[in-house]
Amino acid sequence: MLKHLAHHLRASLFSARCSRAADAVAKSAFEGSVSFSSSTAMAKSKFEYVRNFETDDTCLRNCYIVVRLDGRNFHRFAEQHNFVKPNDDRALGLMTRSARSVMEELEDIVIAYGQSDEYSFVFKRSSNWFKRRASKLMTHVASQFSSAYVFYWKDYFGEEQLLLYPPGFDGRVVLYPSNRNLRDYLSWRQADCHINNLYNTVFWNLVQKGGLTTSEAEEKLKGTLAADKNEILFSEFNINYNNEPLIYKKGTVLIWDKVNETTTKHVKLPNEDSEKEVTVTRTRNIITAHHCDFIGDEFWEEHPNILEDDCC
Ligand SMILES: Nc1nc2c(ncn2[C@@H]2O[C@H](COP(=O)(O)OP(=O)(O)OP(=O)(O)O)[C@@H](O)[C@H]2O)c(=O)[nH]1
Ligand SMILES: [Mg+2]
Ligand SMILES: [Mg+2]
Repeated sequence: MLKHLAHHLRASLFSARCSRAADAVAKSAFEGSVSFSSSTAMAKSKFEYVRNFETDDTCLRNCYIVVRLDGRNFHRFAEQHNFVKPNDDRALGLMTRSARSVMEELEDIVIAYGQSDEYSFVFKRSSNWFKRRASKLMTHVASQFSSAYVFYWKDYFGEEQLLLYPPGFDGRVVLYPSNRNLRDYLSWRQADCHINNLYNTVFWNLVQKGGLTTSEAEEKLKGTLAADKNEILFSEFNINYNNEPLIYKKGTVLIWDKVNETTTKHVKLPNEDSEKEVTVTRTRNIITAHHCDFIGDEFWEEHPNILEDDCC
């Protein structure tokens, strides 16, 4: 007992000495700053100079800022969480729910596009959000998306499929200076969705229905063109690829749409006892999901407000 008390006393004395020493260091650091600061920078500490080590990552003006996220090692994540092959509606739904959360919480995203384990977010070219600092934009998108993915997991996977470990998403920022470049970027991602989906659809039909091993299916598909894959699907499995769900073939586009909302209100008029019913129409911005082609012009002609003029 006595030994324990002595130990405790020694520890308290030691911590008191340490905290006095820390105070002294802080005091001298602050005083040090006073000796070389100008009168306007009196409050700055001598450590302030470390700010100068930060690099400028401001995104070039007039460019669209694209942040693309991609799931980290989702091949494994999909296996461990029993995703349906090749397309799991729950997983696709959860990705899009998380992307909606990003658009709702962050400013200036005009369009988002998602497929598989990735989502691209396009900030309007005139955006000045976070002074266009790439790291701020990218990390806000990535962290909002990741936390939403975990937060909404149960809404899509229910209680029976538990989230076994925290998923992560990498992010990158790419700038596109013209509408053509931005459209080509999005077309590239949509073409990627189509190519992968056609391959995966044939591959998993060969394995699950055709009884091939994964390496046999891989071998069979080596060097085949899109027409060959369509033919295998049709002749061997009676599947017309054209009739496959659009969400798998085209991915998901999120955009802002204006909708008119009409509500009925009861108002009491001055100098009158009775209430009157009035209809109030308000315009609201909502996020809508589309599973359509946007490689052609039609989508862009139908939604002329997404892109801003090139001449700026
Ligand atoms: N079964 C199934 N798997 C999916 C689905 N969506 C995505 N995946 C898996 O996620 C992978 C995504 O591919 P990548 O992003 O290229 O690869 P990754 O394994 O995530 O690796 P890194 O991105 O490099 O970390 C696919 O290859 C699939 O294995 C789905 O709906 N169903
Ligand atoms: Mg990935
Ligand atoms: Mg991917």
